[in-house]
Amino acid sequence: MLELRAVTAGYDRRTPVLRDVDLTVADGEAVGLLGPSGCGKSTLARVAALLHRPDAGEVRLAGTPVPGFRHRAPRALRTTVGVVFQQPRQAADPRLTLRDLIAEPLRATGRAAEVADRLAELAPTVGLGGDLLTRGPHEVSDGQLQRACVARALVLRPRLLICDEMTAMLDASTTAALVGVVEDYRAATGAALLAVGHDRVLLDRWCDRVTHLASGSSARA
Ligand SMILES: Nc1ncnc2c1ncn2[C@@H]1O[C@H](COP(=O)(O)OP(=O)(O)OP(=O)(O)O)[C@@H](O)[C@H]1O
Repeated sequence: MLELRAVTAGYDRRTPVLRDVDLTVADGEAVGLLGPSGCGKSTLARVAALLHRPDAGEVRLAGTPVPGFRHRAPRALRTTVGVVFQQPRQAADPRLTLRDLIAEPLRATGRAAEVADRLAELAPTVGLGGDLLTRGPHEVSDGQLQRACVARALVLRPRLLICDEMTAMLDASTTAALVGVVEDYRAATGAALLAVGHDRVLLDRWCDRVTHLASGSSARA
């Protein structure tokens, strides 16, 4: 489903964060990614989500070599991946209601006709009831906003879900609820998962295997 081969990436070509990293996530597989703070886990997640262009190496998604990143990534590949970040407030456009935040990927891909049905399905799945969908990000808690971000990541039914420390800011009950949402989605669709985190116990429970990204060095996973 996802293959990174000899990927070098960072923010300054002279001192890359990732050097010559290989990572494979098979179809339907759940892979956990652990590593010390600052070693580049989020950078790797952003490369895998086609949001950060590596300086060298190859990324293949669903068997296709990725020809470009960010706005240069082909739509068909972009819609294959759903991503949830650690900080929902940084990820969410503060001008949108939660409803529009979740629906935006459908509208952006010409599928606005599906918005009502998908929202009716996803809102209860992630536990967003009452008037929460009509509120803006500043009118809900971090946990409620992260629930909306998970619904947004699932709205296009991705074949690969990337969760970058999705539960780091959440309490135990919201963590359990959102991990359950992802597990149910994978059970129903066979989607693959790349879960980045610090919590070995959670990743061991959640994933088929857990791999380490070493600080400042190459990784093979
Ligand atoms: N936008 C950016 N511009 C410049 N440097 C960055 C940027 N984002 C991250 N970095 C740097 O790249 C390195 C790796 O950061 P990254 O967030 O990928 O690590 P991480 O393993 O996910 O860390 P953590 O576990 O603390 O979230 C760090 O030294 C960080 O300071």
